[in-house]
Amino acid sequence: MENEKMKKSLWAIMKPVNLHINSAILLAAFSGITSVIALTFLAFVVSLTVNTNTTFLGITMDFDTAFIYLAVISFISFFSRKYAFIISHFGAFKLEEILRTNLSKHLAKVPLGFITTTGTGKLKKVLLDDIKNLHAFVADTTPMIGRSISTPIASLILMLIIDYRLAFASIVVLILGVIIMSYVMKDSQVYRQAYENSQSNINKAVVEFVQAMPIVRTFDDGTSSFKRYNESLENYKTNLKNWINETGVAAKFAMAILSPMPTILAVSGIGAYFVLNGSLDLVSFLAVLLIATGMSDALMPLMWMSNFVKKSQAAAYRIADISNEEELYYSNKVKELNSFDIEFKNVGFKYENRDSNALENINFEVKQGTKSAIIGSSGAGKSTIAKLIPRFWDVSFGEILIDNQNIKDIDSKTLMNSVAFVFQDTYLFHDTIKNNIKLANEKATDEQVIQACKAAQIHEFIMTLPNGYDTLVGDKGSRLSGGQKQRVTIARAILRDAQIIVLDEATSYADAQSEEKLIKALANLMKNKTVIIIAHRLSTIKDADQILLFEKGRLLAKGTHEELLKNSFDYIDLYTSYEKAYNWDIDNKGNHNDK
Ligand SMILES: Nc1ncnc2c1ncn2[C@@H]1O[C@H](COP(=O)(O)OP(=O)(O)OP(=O)(O)O)[C@@H](O)[C@H]1O
Repeated sequence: MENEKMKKSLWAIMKPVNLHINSAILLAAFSGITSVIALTFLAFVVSLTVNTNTTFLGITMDFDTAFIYLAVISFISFFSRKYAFIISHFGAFKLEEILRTNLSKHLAKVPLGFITTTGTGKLKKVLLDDIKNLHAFVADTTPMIGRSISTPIASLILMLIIDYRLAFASIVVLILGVIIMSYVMKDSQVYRQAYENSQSNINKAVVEFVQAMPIVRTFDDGTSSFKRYNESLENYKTNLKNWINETGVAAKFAMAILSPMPTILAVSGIGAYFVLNGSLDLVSFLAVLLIATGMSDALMPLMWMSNFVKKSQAAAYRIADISNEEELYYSNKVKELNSFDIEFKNVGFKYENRDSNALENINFEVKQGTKSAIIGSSGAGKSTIAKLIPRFWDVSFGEILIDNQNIKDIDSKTLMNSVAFVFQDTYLFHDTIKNNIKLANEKATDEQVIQACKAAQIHEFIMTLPNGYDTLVGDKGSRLSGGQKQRVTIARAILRDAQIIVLDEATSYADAQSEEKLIKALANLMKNKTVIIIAHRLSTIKDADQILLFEKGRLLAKGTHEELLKNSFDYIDLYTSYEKAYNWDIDNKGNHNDK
């Protein structure tokens, strides 16, 4: 079933370049047929040098004419083969371009949650390696397919016409060769599979090792964390050794059997006998010998082609897997929002890979210009609520409304411009600080960028950098501290000036001084906006116009601090634990600024 799907994926993905592929296969097949005919003429020409009165298949020809035929047909065969490859290479480039463009466009439209869950490593592998694999398949393999099929068939037909006895002899040798080869190669298939699996594991282990390095190195000097990588490397070495040992002998043996040599031996031995007893003329003998040699030669690529086809099928399957991810649907009915009231109406949500719902029957409203604090224990569903607003995922049940419009009906640009999403996992491009901030608004002037940075409490720091705003931030912002990156992201959001701010207040990087800056930056970001904040600070919770208390995907209570203190035991419990943590924080930091 899986195999069937893989096959379908390969041909479906290559559909846009079907014309190239079919033309390449046909031209290569034609070149295969003409090369067999050329070999026949070669036999004719050679015989004419010995005996000028040679007649072959009832045809009489002088040497010059036969030679001209040989030259012209060889020429046609050579050029049709060459053009088959040119066409297949054009097709391969076209396919690569189409796939990259379509996949990139598609990725821009699938839910962002799909991208974060799939992981950039896997997406990168598909976009780069798998597409490259398909390129190689179309460019090199498709002409081979045409030639490897047409040459043996044409050879066989011609040999049967020339002398059926020799035709049978060479077929018997070939069939024996294929049977012995498949028997010998039987085990190597298992070793090859093991080798490929361990190769894929090693790739995963390397990526994991490098990505996890900053965290892993905080646990030890790298020795134990290196173990997983080392294990997969050892595994890879063992499998590679096994495969080479096994296939080394088997493949050489198989190649020897399928090489032209056994056919030449059989055909020349039997043919010589027929020539001596007068039942075969020299030109026919020579022609069959040449054709049979060419036939086994043409079969050789089929040996490795099946591996190549399987690899390409797997690549196509992974590409199809991503292409099949449903795109977010935007009806684009609503181009403009007049108010920024938000409403969750009977919202339920289930992650695809989970059995239970992450959110169940959630109902609340956030009025324009107010601040709602989301609180709850870990796994309560706070981030999920936040991510549903900019449509990282779409709700499974119910609807989310902004300005009384279902967010699915709001034009994507309008929604993006209306909602700024500020979370911990900040992404900075390997570019200047200025360009990283201007990502929020390409048209912003330098002055606007500076104002946003001042409001985000990061301007002073930027001015201490060697090139100020033109300093490169390093790969993924590696030259900035966590708190600085966070404030750059806030500057970005301030510059965007969206009316709705969805943010996670978490301050995992903050020391007392940078926390103070962060609080100021967030206050500036939230000024006069409609805010939904995953709150971690007591002051934020107390100051919120509305507190939304979540537990296990349900909204347990909503109201102001005072209201909830009066009528929600769950809130009192949680609030008490927050207060304890807060007092602990003050004891430990001594200079806490929270109110
Ligand atoms: N991408 C995902 N795929 C599958 N399940 C997920 C995914 N993200 C979150 N979940 C699950 O959904 C539930 C709610 O998670 P969510 O991240 O919204 O909780 P949270 O309240 O924000 O927790 P925390 O405070 O620890 O960040 C949890 O059970 C979590 O395991």
